[in-house]
Amino acid sequence: MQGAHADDIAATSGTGVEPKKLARVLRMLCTNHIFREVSPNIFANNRISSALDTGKPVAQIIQNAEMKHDRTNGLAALIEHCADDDMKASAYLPETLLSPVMAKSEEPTETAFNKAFNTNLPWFSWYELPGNEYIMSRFSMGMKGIQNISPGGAILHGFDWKSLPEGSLIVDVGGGIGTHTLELVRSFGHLNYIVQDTEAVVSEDFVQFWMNEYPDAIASGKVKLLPHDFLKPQPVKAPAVFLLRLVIKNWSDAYCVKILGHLRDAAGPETKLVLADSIIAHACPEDVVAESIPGYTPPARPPAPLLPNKGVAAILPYIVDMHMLAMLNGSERTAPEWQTLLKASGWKLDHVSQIPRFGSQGAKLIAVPM
Ligand SMILES: C[S@@+](CC[C@H](N)C(=O)[O-])C[C@H]1O[C@@H](n2cnc3c(N)ncnc32)[C@H](O)[C@@H]1O
Repeated sequence: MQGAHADDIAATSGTGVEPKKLARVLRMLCTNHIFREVSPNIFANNRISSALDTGKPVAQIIQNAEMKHDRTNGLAALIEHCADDDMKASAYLPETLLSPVMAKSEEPTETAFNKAFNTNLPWFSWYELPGNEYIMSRFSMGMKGIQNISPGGAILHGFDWKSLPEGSLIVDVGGGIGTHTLELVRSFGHLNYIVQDTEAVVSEDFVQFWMNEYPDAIASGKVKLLPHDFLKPQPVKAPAVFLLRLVIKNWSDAYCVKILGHLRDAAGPETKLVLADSIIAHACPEDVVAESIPGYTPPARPPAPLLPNKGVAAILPYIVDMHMLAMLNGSERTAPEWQTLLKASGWKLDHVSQIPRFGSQGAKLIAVPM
């Protein structure tokens, strides 16, 4: 690979970046094996830097910057989102954690994000402000990027969907546009589904997604789309399953008790609560916990001096935990923390299912009404 001189990269980028400063940034990245400096001030892509590539010609991106991540695999969007919104917010964590006003807050409006972006709005509402269209669509594409780098099919395993009787109702609470319900309905067509999310999400795009992917599911009534704010009482009563995937981690304990409490109020005696979410381990041995939660197995302990939770080899949920803290006052949770939270919401943690090949994305917590 020939590479290009920093002067030329700067000139064609259309950004106005000063070439010598750009070369220094690229050199720092090269020093981390992201790009290669093939000869002085001449830089080339390598396998790692290629993840930053949208696959679009530079001229196209300059001409239509708003659409930079449209129809990509979402990986560049994810990296850009993390390096931008996330890192800016994270820089304000010390001031937030030590602030007399915010230190003990559980509100999604009193976070490092709120300090960094000088707003009183929760993170997702702030995205909806005029002028934030690019970063909002970048975030959505970034979520697609996460899906693309995660092993597929995790939602199908860890709960016995197959054995539910014909016509049983699954409610995907905070289900986004329903990508995981789509996976479920394709594999378990004997069940009925409702996908719930906010009015903003359950929009025309949402309907279009289903019309593109599986029009019969909507036409036959097998899948219904229902706007619903899960901080309000749940309108669907006594379904077979309330499913929440990657929802609870967005919220502080006080809000989770409210969300899960509404589901408990709407549950029937046979309703199961299925939480598809991460379970983080302590950085020390956890033998006592393992005995008290059916199905929970702490990570297989690697030999010392490696850490019992596998350290950086299993770092992703710990990074997400910091992200949740900075952006939303949300939290990843350990197995005992899950147990306590469910109990406080009127649910009993029945068992945990972990499937190692899906990593931190593969855990499910199955709870029943107390
Ligand atoms: C991290 S996403 C998870 C989406 C989906 N379950 C998945 O796994 O792809 C959290 C979802 O919660 C939804 N949400 C946030 N606040 C909500 C509320 N008050 N009522 C209903 N949905 C809400 C968001 O719109 C978003 O789709």
